[in-house]
Amino acid sequence: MVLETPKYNLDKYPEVYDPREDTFLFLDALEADTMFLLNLKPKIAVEIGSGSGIVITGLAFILQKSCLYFSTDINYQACLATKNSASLNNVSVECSNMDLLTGFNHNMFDIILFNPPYVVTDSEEISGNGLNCAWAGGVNGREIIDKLLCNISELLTSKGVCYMVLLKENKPEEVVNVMSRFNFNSEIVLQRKIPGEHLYIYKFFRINQ
Ligand SMILES: C[S@@+](CC[C@H](N)C(=O)[O-])C[C@H]1O[C@@H](n2cnc3c(N)ncnc32)[C@H](O)[C@@H]1O
Repeated sequence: MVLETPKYNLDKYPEVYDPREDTFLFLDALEADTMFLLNLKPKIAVEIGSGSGIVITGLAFILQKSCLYFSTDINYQACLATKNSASLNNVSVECSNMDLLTGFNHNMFDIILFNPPYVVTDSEEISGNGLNCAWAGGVNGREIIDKLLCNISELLTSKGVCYMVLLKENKPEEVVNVMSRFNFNSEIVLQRKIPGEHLYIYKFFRINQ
């Protein structure tokens, strides 16, 4: 299927991450993986750090009403922007203002999407809950990513998969190793070089699935 870019409007949400190459690569990866996503028959999907909300909305374009859609963001304005995008595109997304997925039950999600703050920065730059949270990733750009990795297995259902944006500087091969310790296989769904960044969309799925 051809995945249309969902409508969005951030005029009222100046502190929210404006979709850019990483966001559009993520949408392209979901489009490329449409058959896999449909065959998975997911019941509950979530996007962590939904920002404008166009990625979870794009997933809803693919899976339609067969699935429930949640999102979280540490930035309250992003939660409002996500609700607004969902409404502009006539889809339903429940958005919660929280850190990662800390408020959710175990083994709940068939799909987790995450375009994390991945830029290599000093650890001190990860502070507050405004626009800097959208990009500041601390050491190796991995501080927020690493907080999630050890919980992915507990959050996903037995058939669950996680899609994640990673940058070359994030040392994706180390992330792949960590996930293999939790019995996950990894696949690069798409990658793209843009000026100054080599971006990947990784998919993590359980080895026995
Ligand atoms: C790179 S932006 C991606 C935004 C959007 N998903 C996209 O693809 O355009 C990262 C998003 O993660 C959010 N974020 C950062 N740290 C977070 C955390 N600990 N928990 C939840 N959301 C977080 C930011 O506020 C921001 O909206």
